[in-house]
Amino acid sequence: MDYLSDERKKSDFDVEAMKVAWAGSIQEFQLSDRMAKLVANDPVFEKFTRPMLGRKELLKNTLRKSAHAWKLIIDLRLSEEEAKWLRLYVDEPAYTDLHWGMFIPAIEGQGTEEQKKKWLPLAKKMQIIGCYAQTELGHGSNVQGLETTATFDTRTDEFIMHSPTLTSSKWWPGGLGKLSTHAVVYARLIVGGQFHGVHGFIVQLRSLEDHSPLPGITVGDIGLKFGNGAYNTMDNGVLRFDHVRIPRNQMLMRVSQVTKEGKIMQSDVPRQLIYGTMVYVRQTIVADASKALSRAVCIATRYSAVRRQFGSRDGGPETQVIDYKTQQSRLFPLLASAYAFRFVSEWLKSLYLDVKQRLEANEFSTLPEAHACTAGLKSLTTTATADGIEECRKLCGGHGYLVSSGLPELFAVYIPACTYEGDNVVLMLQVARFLVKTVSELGHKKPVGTTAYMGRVASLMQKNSAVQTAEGWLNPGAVVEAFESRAARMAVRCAQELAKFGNPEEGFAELAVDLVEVAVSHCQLIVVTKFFEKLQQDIPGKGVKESLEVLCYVYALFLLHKHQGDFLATGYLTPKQASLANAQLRTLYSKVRPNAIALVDSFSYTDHYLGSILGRYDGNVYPKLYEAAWEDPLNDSDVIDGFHQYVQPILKQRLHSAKL
Ligand SMILES: CCCCCCCCCCCCCCCCCCCC(=O)SCCNC(=O)CCNC(=O)[C@H](O)C(C)(C)COP(=O)(O)OP(=O)(O)OC[C@H]1O[C@@H](n2cnc3c(N)ncnc32)[C@H](O)[C@@H]1OP(=O)(O)O
Ligand SMILES: Cc1cc2nc3c(=O)[nH]c(=O)nc-3n(C[C@H](O)[C@H](O)[C@H](O)COP(=O)(O)OP(=O)(O)OC[C@H]3O[C@@H](n4cnc5c(N)ncnc54)[C@H](O)[C@@H]3O)c2cc1C
Repeated sequence: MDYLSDERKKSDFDVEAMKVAWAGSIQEFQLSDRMAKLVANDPVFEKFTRPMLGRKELLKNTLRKSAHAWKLIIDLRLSEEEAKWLRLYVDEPAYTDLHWGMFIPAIEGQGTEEQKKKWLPLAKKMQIIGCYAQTELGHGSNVQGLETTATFDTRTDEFIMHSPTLTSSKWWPGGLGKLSTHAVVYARLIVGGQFHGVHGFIVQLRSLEDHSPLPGITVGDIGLKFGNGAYNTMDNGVLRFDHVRIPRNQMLMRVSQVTKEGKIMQSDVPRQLIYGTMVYVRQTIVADASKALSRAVCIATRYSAVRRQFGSRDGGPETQVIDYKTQQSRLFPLLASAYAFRFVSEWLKSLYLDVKQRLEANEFSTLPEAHACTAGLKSLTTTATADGIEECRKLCGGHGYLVSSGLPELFAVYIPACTYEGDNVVLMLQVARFLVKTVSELGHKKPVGTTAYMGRVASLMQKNSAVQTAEGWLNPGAVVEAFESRAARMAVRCAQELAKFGNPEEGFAELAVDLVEVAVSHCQLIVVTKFFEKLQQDIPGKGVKESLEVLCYVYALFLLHKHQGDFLATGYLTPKQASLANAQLRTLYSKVRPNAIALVDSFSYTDHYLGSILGRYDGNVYPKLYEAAWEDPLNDSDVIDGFHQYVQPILKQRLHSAKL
């Protein structure tokens, strides 16, 4: 029985076509769909018992799933794209993520041709397992502050890897704790007693025979992390070197080379390329944000249509909680954000692929913008997603707190995304630096790409919003101009404040809070713009484009409402115009309402991937919640272990004293 069938009948767009729009193309949809079903129908990938497992069982279970996934990849000859979808739907962080997601890309991006030829075939056949060992106990954000040393010894043509202090211990790398045989280790290069910056080195950590740590290496897991199950399927590790020697050719030498004689040769490649793997991963994290948020929103939307509270008339049914305006005002902006993040990630991927191609041809001019966009959008989307998952939990009331809702585990596994691959505030400060530089160069350099609007700063500073009615906000030009003006005015105002400081670094530190707000406003502008640009494309299917248009306005006007202080303070909007935007937002929520279930069905998630009783496709929530409670191990017996030992004596004592 489909308890949501009436809801599904209300929608006015073609869901199958929306699934394609969400996936990006029919090919991508079919590929994703095939992998989702493959995983959902395979008992090895069962995940409901995960939160009940102890750490050792949990990790072993992950190893079993990873081995099974690898077997499927080989046996079914899956392409790299198919393998990525498979990994997504298996839905369990594993050491293989860092091997494929960071170790291999680090060698691809920073290795010489010779190094790639030697290491990539071994890694791609998984004959070695690698991780990305950058962060230390004492430093994560400040990469230049890393303390591990790689000292060149001209006599033996080797580097000596060493951990000189406790705080230099590598700390956090995923896959390092128990599984990696190798790592790309980031360390201070020392040649002839001089420090030459931080570089990557391929270091073997464990024996390929018996997996024991090699001499001079101390390695282990850093311990249990937030939440049951969740990220504890990953062996984040600690690593120390005691004068471990590696051959000279294991330094990744695309950026700088060290010769046999101990000379440092700089290539034309900028030093920042050493950070290139992070640019790649940040881009993938933006795509993952839309997946995590859409998953939470799918659960909260379906449950909000099933759940009823208050409002019964003459004994009739109570009101579905999705019909409360307050519920809509919390849920629908998240639904719109999931779509917005999906489309901005699509754009970011194309920007990244373009930069990658240029880098391969030694053309580096677009790297700063790629860095600013990946850093800023990673920060913006992961913050909104982490907050959004928690909001979805609250939108599901008490039942959202049950593990069987799927939301606690999703939250626990997701929140480190705000920290890993760059703390979100630190990353926004990078965007701010980029914007301040752009503003300072306006007189002699035409801004391009996502900062092109800064080239129109004079007019953006003068012109105020012309919107006169609520309908007036349904105009891409009016909305984009509002976001451009806000970002440009905030940037210019900050630049003026910065100019008052004699020392720019001192000014940057003092104004950091305002600078982060500027960076956020710039990143929101990118997301809004890319959503409107997506709508310019041919999007087939009855009502699909129209529904996306509604979501685009919901996303933009929700932000405008939330940050109306900025829009008003910069003088671009009047209070009346801000309140017209809010009135329009209410109308838009009414347009989303009949399509809400169809819009989350369009994510095409299987019940296996959602992992949620509240989010079941058929809406059969209460019987399944009731059934699941009886499956809890506590309900194996009526009288629990420990009762006779610890509780009964107390009860007896009370009975005894009652008699007295
Ligand atoms: C068969 C197939 C199977 C397929 C399976 C597929 C599986 C794939 C799975 C993929 C999923 C991957 C899952 C990942 C899970 C997450 C794991 C998390 C891993 C980590 O966390 S790794 C560690 C990350 N660490 C950080 O992010 C540290 C943050 N800090 C920094 O980035 C920098 O240090 C900082 C803060 C940016 C720099 O500070 P500062 O010291 O001021 O800077 P510098 O002096 O060093 O440089 C300034 C200069 O450089 C520019 N810059 C900075 N960063 C970059 C960059 N990344 N790119 C380009 N340029 C950069 C900066 O703008 C400055 O430029 P100027 O022109 O102003 O000088
Ligand atoms: C689950 C998980 C997996 C990880 N996997 C890996 C991995 O595989 N490989 C790896 O190398 N690392 C990994 N990391 C480490 C991760 O990259 C770092 O934790 C991250 O970069 C943040 O650095 P930090 O811990 O030094 O934070 P800190 O920089 O110490 O942050 C602490 C606080 O200080 C603030 N702060 C720091 N600097 C500034 C500044 N300049 N201005 C203003 N505020 C500032 C931050 O905003 C934050 O509030 C992982 C971390 C986690 C949680």
